Amino acid sequence: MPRDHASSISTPAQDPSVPDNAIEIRDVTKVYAARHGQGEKRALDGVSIEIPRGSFFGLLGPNGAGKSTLINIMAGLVTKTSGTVRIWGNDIDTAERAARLAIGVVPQELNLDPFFTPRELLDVQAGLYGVPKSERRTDEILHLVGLTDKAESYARTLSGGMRRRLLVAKAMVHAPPILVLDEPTAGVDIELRQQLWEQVKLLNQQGTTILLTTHYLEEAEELCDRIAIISQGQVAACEPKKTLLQRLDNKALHVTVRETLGHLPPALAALGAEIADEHKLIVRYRPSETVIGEILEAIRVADLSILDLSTEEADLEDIFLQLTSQPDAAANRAKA
Ligand SMILES: Nc1ncnc2c1ncn2[C@@H]1O[C@H](COP(=O)(O)OP(=O)(O)OP(=O)(O)O)[C@@H](O)[C@H]1O
Repeated sequence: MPRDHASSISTPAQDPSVPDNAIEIRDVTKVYAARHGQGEKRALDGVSIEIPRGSFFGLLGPNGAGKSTLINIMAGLVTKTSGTVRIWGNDIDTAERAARLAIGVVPQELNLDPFFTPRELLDVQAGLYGVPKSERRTDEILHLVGLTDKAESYARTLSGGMRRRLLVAKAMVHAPPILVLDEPTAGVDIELRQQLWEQVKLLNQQGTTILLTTHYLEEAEELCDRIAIISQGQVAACEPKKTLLQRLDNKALHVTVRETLGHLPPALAALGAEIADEHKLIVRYRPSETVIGEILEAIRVADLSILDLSTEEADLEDIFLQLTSQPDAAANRAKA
């Protein structure tokens, strides 16, 4: 099986058995049994997500939204209550082994045996997945994650960032076509985060489908081409990042003027402008309804001279807050 996956990574388009969707999640529900005096918990409630092959997919949501539950179901670590999950075309209920071989999970915790070297750790992992010695790509993987120099050092001597990269390497030994990264950069400093992302981007460019959960929205915005936002166990949005960013039809025009702004000229008030300080106006507008020329014309009519001008667009954080801060996630789903 790992052999098939390795070849499919390099030439997916030529293999008719390669699915269009790397992962298909249909109507998945997870209800945790009651424990410690607490009632049962519906962690996932009818979740359906398709992750196209080759995508760099972001799974976002506030704490407790159900992200880890979903990832653990895919990885075979948590049993779903209902619904279906197919990993690389393999149903996790009826083709469990094939499904597991198709996915590599980089866990949140830095759980590495401190007295093993990276090379030993990768060998043990390859053994667990039954990868024959002749097919092991230990050196190639160590190189890919930038740990060739540290191949023989004990894991306990590695920095936090190197350990993270070693976990990525561990998840790759059986050459899975799908790599899942669960909060991989939590607590990792910016420079090391960048290094890790360079490696993961490269893997994606080479054909590996990446599923990432992260709390860093700017990371998801920079890296992911598709994004799902889950909130209270339901999908609040699932679409290409571009579409998601366009969803907020909001822009703000910041204008600095030479004159001192005592009151708001009527033409600008009609456009919803606000005075930010005595020389600055902010006009929030919907690009689908108002063209920027109308605002500039209103400024001209008001006899104001523009010294500086900038626009601000909605980013993922705005959308995320909008979709997850409302109490009823179903209302958001209806909008999606
Ligand atoms: N074993 C369990 N038993 C009962 N409830 C659980 C269990 N595991 C998770 N939950 C609950 O299910 C909900 C979803 O948890 P989950 O860990 O999947 O969320 P998450 O989105 O991954 O959050 P975080 O970002 O904090 O990791 C939470 O309310 C959590 O308390």
